[in-house]
Formats: sequence, C-alpha cells, structure tokens
Amino acid sequence: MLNALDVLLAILSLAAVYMLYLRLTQRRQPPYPPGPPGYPLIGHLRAPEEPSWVTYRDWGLKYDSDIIHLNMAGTHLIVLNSLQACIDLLQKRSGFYSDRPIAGITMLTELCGLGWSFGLQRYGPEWRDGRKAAESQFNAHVVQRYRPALMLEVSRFLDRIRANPDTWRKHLKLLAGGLIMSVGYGIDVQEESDPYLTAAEHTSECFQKALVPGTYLVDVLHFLKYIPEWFPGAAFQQHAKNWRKSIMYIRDAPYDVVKERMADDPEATPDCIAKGLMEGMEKSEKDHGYMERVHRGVVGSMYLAGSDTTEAIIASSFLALVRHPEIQKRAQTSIDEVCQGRLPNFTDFDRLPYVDALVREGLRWNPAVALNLPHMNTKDDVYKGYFIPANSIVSANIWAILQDPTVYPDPTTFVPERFLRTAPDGRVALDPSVPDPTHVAFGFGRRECPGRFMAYQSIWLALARLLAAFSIDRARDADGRPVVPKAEYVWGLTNHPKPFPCDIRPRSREHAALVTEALDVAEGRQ
Ligand code: HEM
Repeated sequence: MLNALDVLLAILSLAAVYMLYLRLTQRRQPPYPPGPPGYPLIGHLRAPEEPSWVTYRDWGLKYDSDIIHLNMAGTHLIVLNSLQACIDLLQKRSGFYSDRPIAGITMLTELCGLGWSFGLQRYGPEWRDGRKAAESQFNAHVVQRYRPALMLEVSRFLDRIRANPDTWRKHLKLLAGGLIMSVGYGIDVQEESDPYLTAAEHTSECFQKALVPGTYLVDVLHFLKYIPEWFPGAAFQQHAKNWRKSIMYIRDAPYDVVKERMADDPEATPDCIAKGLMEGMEKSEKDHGYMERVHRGVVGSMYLAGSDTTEAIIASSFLALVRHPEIQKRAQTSIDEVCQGRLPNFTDFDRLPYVDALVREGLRWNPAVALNLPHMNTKDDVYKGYFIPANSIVSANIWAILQDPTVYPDPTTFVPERFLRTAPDGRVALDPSVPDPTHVAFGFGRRECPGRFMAYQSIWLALARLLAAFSIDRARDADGRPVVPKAEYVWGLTNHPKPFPCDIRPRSREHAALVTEALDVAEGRQ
C-alpha cells in the first residue's frame, strides 16, 4: 500500500522531471525576435496606437532588428519591418505564412456574417478556389477588358468635378464605388442614395469598426455570442443584426442581378467579373452550388477591399499635387507634349512615364494600407536565429518599407522624379534600379492583392485625365494668401488625408469642353 508520503514523493519527482524536460527543450528553442518588454507572463495588453507602424519601425531601429515580437497576452505578434524579411517569410515560405488569424473577429465573421469575405478567409480549399477565380478575372491581361468601364466612370468623375469642384471628395467616393460596381457587376450606380453603395458603405463601416481590437467584448469572450439580443448589455447583437442585413445584401443582391440578366440574355449582359465567373463555372467540375457561394464571396469582397483603398490613394495624390504645384506643372507639360490637346488614353501609357512615376509615388508616400492585413503562420519557424511560433500574427510594415531612406532618400517628401532617369538617348524613362512600390503596397505572397492591376489602371487613368484637364491649386485665405495644406491623415485600416482646402478648375474653356466631350463619347452619345 502506498502511503501519503510516497504519493507526494512521486508527484514531486514527476514535477522535477517535467521541469527538467521543459528546461532542456526550452534551451533548444531559439529566442523570440526582440521587442519591448511587457508585463510578466501576460506580456502586452494592447498593440501601440495608430500610427502603430511608426512605433514598430522605431522599435526595429532601437533593437537593431528588422523583425519585432510582442507577446499579446499569449498571442504572438510579429512585425516585419524590411522588404527582405517579407520576401523571405511571406513570399518564399508562403506555403505556411498565408493563413489569416480568426481570433478576435467573432463579431465581424460570426455575428455580422462577414465570414464570406474572401480577404478574411482562412488559408484552405475554399479560399484557394476563390483565389483561383479572382486571379482568372483580375489578372493583368483580363482587366484590360474592363477598360471601357473604367473610362466611363473616370469621365463621369471629371464631369462631376467640372460641374461641382468643391465636392470633389464626394465625387471621388462615387468614382471608387462606381468602378467596383461597374467592373464587378456591370451595374450603373445612381449619383444619390444608390442602394448598393449604401449597403456597401454600411458594410465598410462595420468592417472598419469591428476590426479595431477591443471594440467588442464578444471578440474576447466568445461565449457572449450566444446571449440573445433582448438581454441587458447585448446591444452588440442589435448592431450585428443591423449590419448583417447590409452585409448579406451586398454579397447577394448585385450578384442576383447578373444571374437574372444571364438567364435572360447572356449576350446582352454587360461584361463584368460576375459574368466572367458565371461563364467559367459552366466548365467547372466542382459542385455548382458551392462554386456560386465562392464566387459571390469573391466579387462581394471587391468593394470592401478595393473602394476605400483606391479612393485613399487618389485623395493622397490630390493632396501632394496641391502641396507641390511644380510637380503638377511637370506632369501637365509631359501630358500636353504627348496628347497635344486631347485627354490621355490607355494607349498613351508607355509614353507618359511621369504619370506612371506619380502613381508610384502616390502609392509610396502615404500608403493606403500602412500595416498589411495580418497573415498567420501555420507551423513553428526559425528566421535569422529567432523563433516564430505557429499561429503568430505576422504583419508586414508596408509604411516602414516604403519610407526606408536607404531605398527612397528623403522619404517623407513627395518626389515622383525618384522613379525616373534620363536614358542615353535623352528620353525620360522609369528607372528600373529604383524598387517599384507596387511590389510592397499591395501586400505579399499568396495573399497579395488580386485587385492590384485594376487599382493601378484606375488610379493612372483618373490622375492622367484629371491633370490633363484641370489645375488643382491652393485655396486662398481671407487675406488672399495661398494655403499650403498640411499632410494630415485619418489613420485606420486604410489611411485617408483629412479634408483640406483646394481650388480645382478647368485649365481653360477648351479643357472643360474636352471633359464634356469625353463623357459624351464614353456614354455612347457621340
Ligand atoms: C490602391 C488600391 C489598393 C491597395 C493599396 C490594396 C492593398 C491591399 C493589401 C495590402 C492587401 C493585403 C495583402 C496581404 O495580405 O498580403 C489586399 C488584399 C486584397 N485586395 Fe487590395 N488593394 C487595393 C485595391 C484593390 C482592388 C481595386 C480590389 C478588387 C477589385 C482589391 C481586392 C483585394 C482582395 C480581394 C484582397 C484579399 C486577398 C486575399 O486575402 O487573398 N484590392 N489589398
């Protein structure tokens, strides 16, 4: 018979062996990447406030490391501050760095119903099918098919600016949303109170709000999701129900329009991504019900991922142009030389390197997405001698990479010329030795933005035509002095310049006429 002392001794021996085991195995585990010390055991309770990307860059400099680690109460957060680290991990090891973390987004995915969003989905068969579908429609070749739609939306945008220049931000929002609805579904949006744009904006509001850590307790205490909405303190259930309506509407209503049009007359259905996917599905051997769900998620994600970001970059470029009239002049001179009194077209692309450089600088200067959407690694890893445990949240510091002074000297200044050089034959061309920010601003590896070609084309066309037809000058104060707007931003998931004054007007009556003519042509009236 064992007495109490034997049992105690046995327990103590087992504990000693276990401690020894832990010590031995822990000694073999390399250290985590460096980072600021947190509280004992729990680490950090919250990530730094926005602009967190600046803090992460500064920590990188302080600890002399391009990867930073924070223990967030047991969740490991890894921030990659250099392009090399992003390439090494998110690209070269993309086989296990392409998951998305789902912890902390119960409100968004389960209660609001945004789990269908392709950008939030976990790395698995459904995401892979969605990605394949997206690549088939968004690739550099296929997006050219949507150029007439881009031309029409940009023409409408410029004409609205001509008519009401002071509300250019409203026109810009409509441009970004209209582009997505037109390219995605072949739907023409209404200028005021469009039902699709209203639902998409409501969905976007949910996305921006619910993704901020700490907004909803249910993201930490998951069992709260079972509390009924009438229960005291369960207002979040009401919010979720309200958002859910818009979230399901924006996924299904426009898709159903295309489905009906296709059933009626496929030939007459306007070319759009939803139509392309429906046509592709006819050849697919996969279950059509399943594929339709995947496709609804892919096209439905376009607004969330593509509207705010495109709008942010164009608004940021407006700001830079007002701050730097000399850059505006150079861009206009280069356009005038090539276009000789007409508005630029996509066929002018190769002959307008200055506009190309301007778009690159717009993407670099104040990136729309400063801290990349988080990736998650599905297995333990060691990089540069540091341990990165499985299920870490891994974020690329896009801002830090695009503000690296060793790559982009004087990085806080807007200088499109940094991307240009004069070739031996005297012509100005893009300088291939300067890293192209599009390889950073749109993320990395298998989760890299599938909408990047469409985004680039839209921004290029909007800016090229805007500069050709309008001057965007500084507004004047009460004493008639020009006001240089500050480069101030509203930080968030996407970064937008704060409202700033400017004075937009056609460069001449002839330029104003070009804008109306272009709209007539794009609308098929001429
Ligand atoms: C200037 C405009 C844009 C910027 C700066 C931008 C940037 C990004 C970034 C940084 C990511 C995350 C990549 C990663 O996780 O590594 C992303 C993902 C995504 N973007 Fe964009 N984007 C833009 C426009 C668009 C457009 C126009 C569309 C669609 C038409 C789009 C669709 C998507 C989708 C669906 C994802 C999720 C991809 C996935 O999780 O597999 N984006 N974008």
